[in-house]
Amino acid sequence: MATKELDFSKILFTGVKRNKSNLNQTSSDGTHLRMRILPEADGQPAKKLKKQQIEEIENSDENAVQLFSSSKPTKLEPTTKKVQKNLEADAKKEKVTKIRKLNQIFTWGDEIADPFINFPDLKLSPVFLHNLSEFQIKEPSPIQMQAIPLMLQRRDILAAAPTGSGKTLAFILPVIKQLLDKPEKKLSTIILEPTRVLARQVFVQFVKYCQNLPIKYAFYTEGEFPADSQVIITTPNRLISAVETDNALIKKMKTLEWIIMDESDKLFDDHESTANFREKLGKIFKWCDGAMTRKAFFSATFSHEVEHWCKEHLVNVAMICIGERNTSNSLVSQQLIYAGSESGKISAIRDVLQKGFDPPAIIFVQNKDRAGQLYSQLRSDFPKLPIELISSEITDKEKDKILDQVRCKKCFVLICTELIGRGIDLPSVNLVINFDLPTSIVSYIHRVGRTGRAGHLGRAITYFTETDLKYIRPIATVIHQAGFDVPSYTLALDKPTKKLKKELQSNEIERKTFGSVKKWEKIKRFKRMNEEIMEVIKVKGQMLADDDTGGDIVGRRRRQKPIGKKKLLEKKNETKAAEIKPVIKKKNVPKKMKSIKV
Ligand SMILES: Nc1ncnc2c1ncn2[C@@H]1O[C@H](COP(=O)(O)OP(=O)(O)OP(=O)(O)O)[C@@H](O)[C@H]1O
Repeated sequence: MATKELDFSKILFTGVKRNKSNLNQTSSDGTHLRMRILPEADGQPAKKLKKQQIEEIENSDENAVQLFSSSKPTKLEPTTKKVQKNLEADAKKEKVTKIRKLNQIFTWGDEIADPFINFPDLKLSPVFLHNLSEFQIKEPSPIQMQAIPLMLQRRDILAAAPTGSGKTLAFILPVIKQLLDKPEKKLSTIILEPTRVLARQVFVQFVKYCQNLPIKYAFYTEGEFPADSQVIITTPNRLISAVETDNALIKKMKTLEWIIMDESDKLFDDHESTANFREKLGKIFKWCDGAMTRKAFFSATFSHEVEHWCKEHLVNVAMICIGERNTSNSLVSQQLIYAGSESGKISAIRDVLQKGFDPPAIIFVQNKDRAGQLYSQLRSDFPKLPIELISSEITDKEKDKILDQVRCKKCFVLICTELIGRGIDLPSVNLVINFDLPTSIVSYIHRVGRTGRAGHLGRAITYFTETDLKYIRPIATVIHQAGFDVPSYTLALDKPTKKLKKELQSNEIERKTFGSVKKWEKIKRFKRMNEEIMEVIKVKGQMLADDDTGGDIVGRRRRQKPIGKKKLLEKKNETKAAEIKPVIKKKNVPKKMKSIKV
């Protein structure tokens, strides 16, 4: 038992190192990480159970989630019943093991519930089932097969599954089911997302799946806290400020059924941009310490930080890992290309766009200034191409509008920063381009995971220059481990030292600008007038809220420089609080700027 547990925890927390044999096995058919696979589908039919055996299994535990779809019980003689029961228990165990193996479901913990196979097995209400099928949710993905029964067991859970594999529904469904089965008027669940954009996205999922269901849910950003809702989706920052303004809310937090952390490793992140974030989480957990409150953590990537925290603080935690931990989505074909210099990257991107691509595509850059520069550059290179830009300085309303345009393929190219590197579900995206090298493996996995979602195929191109050589090896290794070719020398380069990695997290890689700064400044002025851009005003010692930036912190170095007495005085006069405010010049504001000529 001890060895078994050791193996599982190794898989969960250190991942399975790929060797030549298992590399081929996974890369040639990545679909098994996404779609449910049953033994029959593997070409090896499961040992057929006798009808009676099946019936016995089905009736062995009325309340448990059933592994097999319904059939009626038959009465058996007591002695035969015992023998049958053992037989069936063995058969069931064998089947569960096989299903887990085929779907790469690794679990760890005591008394892990069996995975389920069909949504009707969960005894969902017909309306709920109908809502699911209306949005093409016909069969569960592996993470849903295992996480849902565990959450229905009402226990703390730590779940890791690849990007785009349906983690959101894995935690939404049990919450909805439990509220339908046992309607409660009180606040029952809080879902925390690292950014406002993601919180809105999860809220939209509730809108979809809760049609005609008596569930009260809310997306909270500011204003009055919707404490009469059963489910609230928000960010840690917003929750804290709500509770700190109204201490009476603490009482409501004590009786929560669930506190769910999506993208949980991001919430535990301790980068400069998220300083004090864990402290804030600590605060939230202190409020949510009711005996009935269960905690769930979901993410595509997990750090040891999260693991340690969970082991220390969670009760009887069940852990799940789908596939290999911290690996990139093998449904996405991945390329690593040496572009030489910044101008080399521009030429390469022009080439990709000129040769034709299947839109929409997402291009990631390292900060908002570079996003702006690339935006103005590509707009002048391809004036007819619908190109948009999302960074922390774009207003919330505009961000939502642009994301919707990408979803319905009205926007062909989206240039963005780390702000939407995680969690954003844009199923139509076919191509991800890392114009600037991601600063970590985790960032790479999430960025690339914006394509190849829900079982679809995708493509990702990552460019690097001479400047990136000292950081490239970990990214090259991840791509190689996913089964794709990389320039062989990238795997032989020195690994970046811990110090270098840390430096990379707190300081951006210094890169040359690419000659269109002025154009971008001009566009920005128009966008500001059009209320599409807000200005980030930073007052000494205060950081932007991470839920607004998603780590898209710009010009850290620049901000650390003293800004001079005169300028400081000007800034102080401009604002009293360090807030993100839309800067709209009231004078001479044209009604709406429809197009911008550059
Ligand atoms: N069982 C299912 N069948 C078909 N599609 C599904 C199923 N479950 C989820 N999806 C769809 O898959 C897409 C990705 O789901 P989701 O956003 O939950 O992924 P995720 O695992 O949270 O990814 P990320 O790690 O990037 O946040 C969504 O468009 C969702 O509607």
